[in-house]
Amino acid sequence: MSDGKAAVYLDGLVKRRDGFRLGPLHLTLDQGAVYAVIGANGSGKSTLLRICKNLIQPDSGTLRILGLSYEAHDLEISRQIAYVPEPLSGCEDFTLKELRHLIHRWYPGWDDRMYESLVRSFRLPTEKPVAKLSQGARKKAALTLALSSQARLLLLDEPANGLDFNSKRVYRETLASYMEQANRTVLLATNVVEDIHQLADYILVLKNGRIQGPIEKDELQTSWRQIWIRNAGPVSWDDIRGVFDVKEGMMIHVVSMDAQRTLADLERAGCEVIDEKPLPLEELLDYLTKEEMG
Ligand SMILES: Nc1ncnc2c1ncn2[C@@H]1O[C@H](COP(=O)(O)OP(=O)(O)OP(=O)(O)O)[C@@H](O)[C@H]1O
Repeated sequence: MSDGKAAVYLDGLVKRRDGFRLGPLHLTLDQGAVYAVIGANGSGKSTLLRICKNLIQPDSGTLRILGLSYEAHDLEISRQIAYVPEPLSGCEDFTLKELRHLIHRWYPGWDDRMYESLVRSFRLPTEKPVAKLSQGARKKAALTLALSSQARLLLLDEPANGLDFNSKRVYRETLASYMEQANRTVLLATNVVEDIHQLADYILVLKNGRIQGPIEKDELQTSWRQIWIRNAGPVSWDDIRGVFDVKEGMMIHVVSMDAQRTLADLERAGCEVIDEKPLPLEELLDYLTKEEMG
């Protein structure tokens, strides 16, 4: 597998934490897209982001960020990455103004206009120590610093958590405009449907320590459909391709991961299709993070 200049490249990466094993992961994230990492609590989303930021080291495998390895290019990578985890822990004694002063020289593309604009839009106090800010304000301060850095790779861990409605809108609009510039990449760990709906180009599913994807979000919404059928006799579900879930009642409700194939097979099996529709994104994401049938 070649990494070229992938934003993130993982090959055979494994990390064990107590009883949990993440990997082996094989993953190439091209530059220029937003990747949403979804998965149940404890599925390893934060662990994956922390590995990408070199805060924890994998037990084995290869990791490259923008074509570079941490072993040889630690500083260079750090100037290209911004990471928003738990908001500003370790920075409690500093004000936002002081943090800006410490950070802005670090990033070659630092954008002061964006910093000023976000401080205004988020109504952030710049002269109060972080310790005295509310949780939401800390999150907004961390996002302000990350987005103003104009880093080429943003690692955002549950960025919308704790933000009020207005701040969520500001953060999503700013992230969308950040993505308008060439070769920007975002790896976004989230379980917020609206974030995925508005921001994600691709979805990565973490399940049982393994990763599925990247799956194009639009393609996913086309291929996954719910179908209602009436049938003349018993259906052998093993012969129907793409079926993810079946609920039998007055009508049979089928959730398909591959609607085209499922519909063709249902027709061949003599089933009458009453209706078919896309799945609401929230339901689709719920199915994606669940175990499959059989
Ligand atoms: N510091 C740690 N030491 C040991 N194990 C850890 C540590 N942090 C997390 N883990 C374990 O690693 C696994 C993955 O946790 P992680 O926080 O990456 O999941 P997550 O998908 O981000 O979860 P959530 O949605 O709840 O934030 C879990 O089994 C967790 O208990």
